[in-house]
Amino acid sequence: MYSVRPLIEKYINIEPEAYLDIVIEHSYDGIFITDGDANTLTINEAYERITGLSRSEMLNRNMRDLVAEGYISESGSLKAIEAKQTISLSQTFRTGKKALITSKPVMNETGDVIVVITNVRDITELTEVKDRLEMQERLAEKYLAEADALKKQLLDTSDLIVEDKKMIDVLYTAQKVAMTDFTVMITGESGVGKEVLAKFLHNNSHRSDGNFIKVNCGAIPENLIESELFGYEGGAFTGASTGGKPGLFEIAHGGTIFLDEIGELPYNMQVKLLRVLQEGEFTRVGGVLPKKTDIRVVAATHRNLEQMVQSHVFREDLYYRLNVIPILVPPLRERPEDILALIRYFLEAINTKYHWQKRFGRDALDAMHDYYWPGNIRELKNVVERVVAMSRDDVIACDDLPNKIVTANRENVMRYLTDIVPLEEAVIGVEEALLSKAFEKYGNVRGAAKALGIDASTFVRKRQRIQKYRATSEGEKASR
Ligand SMILES: Nc1ncnc2c1ncn2[C@@H]1O[C@H](COP(=O)(O)OP(=O)(O)OP(=O)(O)O)[C@@H](O)[C@H]1O
Repeated sequence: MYSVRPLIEKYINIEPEAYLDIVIEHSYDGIFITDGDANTLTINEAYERITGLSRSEMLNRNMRDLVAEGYISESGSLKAIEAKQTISLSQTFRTGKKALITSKPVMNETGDVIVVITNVRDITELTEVKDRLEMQERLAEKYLAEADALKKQLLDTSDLIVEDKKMIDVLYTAQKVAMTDFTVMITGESGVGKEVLAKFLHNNSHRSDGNFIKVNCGAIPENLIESELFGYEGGAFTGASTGGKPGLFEIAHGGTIFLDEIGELPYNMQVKLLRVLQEGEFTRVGGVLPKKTDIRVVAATHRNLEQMVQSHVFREDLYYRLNVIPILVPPLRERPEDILALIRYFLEAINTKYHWQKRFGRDALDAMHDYYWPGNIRELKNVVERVVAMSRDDVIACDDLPNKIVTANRENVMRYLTDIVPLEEAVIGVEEALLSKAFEKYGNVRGAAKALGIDASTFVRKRQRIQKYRATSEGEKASR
């Protein structure tokens, strides 16, 4: 047998027996040793900590008695002695801790068990993590099933086309809050479907029999906005009708009011809107008595309201009042599954209307799928309608598509090689093209990253960097 004695004598100035005690006593796992007849010989500190059983209770006792007296439910040592082989079992102790017990018998030359060494490993934390993981998996399964059911229901009952997981998530949230009266703030680029989502909220609410009133806050002239929203009393101003007129908040009573482009609401009107939200009442222009209104408010904007709050063009109190349930509708380019489904949907609608049988060829479909769609669904719908109407053949080819769609990706990458463009833009552009090509081909980050010779976290980091870069340069363009 291997002996540690020479090394102990060489390196440590203690007796080998003391060395053994130190090792046993300070082992992180519990150690428990019996003789061949299951009489307890040694217990370390970790064993006491894990099991809650003290040396005074356990030492110099026989395991059979300890089991009979209920100190422990079963004994690994006894089993190991009986089977003459290593036994593993899991046990929960009075401390509430769960442990993995491994009892190993040590035999002499004649095959008799002389001692049994038992290791006791605390697996409470491990078990908890495993339980948590299992619970998360069960939740994920439940969520997927609900999302599927939701999708089915949606496809059956509305004109909303939703295939992409990102958008299913959005609808899932929307459906959950639809039945409440919480104010919802929908954000997202222009043409992504914010209004469609607001209607979805209304149609799925208990207010669906009431009115859905859309107000485009950016389209009403500033001097008319108050009377449009809150109405006016007869003779309130020159030209006002004598009987007065109800405003949109009055008409929306019992229903939903959709405040589109809320970021365009003039500052002085913001405080009046805040009053409606806080107190559920408003006063007509020229009126004295406040009127109560029971409405659900859904607001939308493509602008960065937080930034507007910081630069004091949008009231902070109103922002928080509106932003109770924020829902971000992702741009079309981040919902690749939706692109194809929407193309099919818009195409089908025209084919049905005109009894045509047109369809997109593979290359044309690829080009549409790869395009950046800055105008989102509105632009996509427009392009499909135009292209289908204009194409001479039943199969729509790349030649039938607007030039910008066919050449956008290729031209951009070529431009980086032929023109002098800022290096950062060129690097981002080429990386973007490669990342999206690889992702499309492999359908997941891991596969795409592997094909590009980078690891998955680098892939994700690069993609985030590209998105940030695009968002910043879009923002700069918009503010120019
Ligand atoms: N999921 C969808 N399925 C089918 N059509 C959709 C979907 N989302 C949007 N659309 C259509 O796309 C067009 C633009 O949608 P919508 O007006 O809701 O966008 P928006 O984000 O409110 O735009 P804006 O910011 O300009 O107000 C509409 O014609 C709408 O019907």
